[in-house]
Amino acid sequence: MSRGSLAVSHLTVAYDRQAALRDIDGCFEAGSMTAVVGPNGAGKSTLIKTLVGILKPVRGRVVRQDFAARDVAYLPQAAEIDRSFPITVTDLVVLGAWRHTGAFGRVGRDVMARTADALRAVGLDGFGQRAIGSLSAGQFQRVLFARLLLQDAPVIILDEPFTAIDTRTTADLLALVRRWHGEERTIIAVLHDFDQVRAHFPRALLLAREQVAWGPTAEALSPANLLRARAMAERWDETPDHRAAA
Ligand SMILES: Nc1ncnc2c1ncn2[C@@H]1O[C@H](COP(=O)(O)OP(=O)(O)OP(=O)(O)O)[C@@H](O)[C@H]1O
Repeated sequence: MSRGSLAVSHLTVAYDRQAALRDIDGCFEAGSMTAVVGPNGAGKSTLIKTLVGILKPVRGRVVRQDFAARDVAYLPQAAEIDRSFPITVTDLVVLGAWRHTGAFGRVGRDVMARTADALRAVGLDGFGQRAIGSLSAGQFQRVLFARLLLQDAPVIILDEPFTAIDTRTTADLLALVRRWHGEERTIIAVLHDFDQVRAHFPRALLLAREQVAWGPTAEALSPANLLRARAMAERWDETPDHRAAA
């Protein structure tokens, strides 16, 4: 596959003219697998939302190479997803196929078969008719990964996919992410667990409102870089509105 690089050029993103992220510059190469890490409030979700087009930069830009906006599969943070919507597991997973079926297209036998395969792949065989509101947090995350499988996108962007998820589910879903990497999809994931990042993610982008480091994980997450990121975060904590004017 190996298509779908995302170049980020001198990107500055602000809320109410306060910069949350300043001058980020680099490239998520096609087929690369990158963890986005940094202290709380470092701008990780802000970057992700800008990459997927939810936020517009005040300076700089994101350049998609060899793929369209609809070729991106995006998993938001769990807290941003409304689970009270009364639909079944199957209905939610089928939505992943909208690129192929169209928003109001008929769901054919092929999509139903792929949905069943996807549910099996995430360990939820037999859950198709359950209401999404009745699932545990881990089961719901498995459903969202099944939907990503249906999306079959060259670029996959995950915001804290394993936060508040049990160890077993994390291991299963991480195996899927590694499989996608093996299929040369471009993977970008916000993560908090440094051991997990070091073990599984070849590249890392360390943020602290600015770009502290971006490169091979061992170098990007060197003790010196982590200290620098922490020191930058401590400076924000000392002042109530620490964000600089954009
Ligand atoms: N909708 C918003 N309006 C105003 N400020 C915001 C908004 N969303 C985020 N911010 C601010 O932008 C900064 C970066 O937030 P962001 O959520 O991107 O950080 P993060 O690194 O993802 O944090 P965490 O690890 O806690 O999820 C923070 O100061 C945050 O308070």
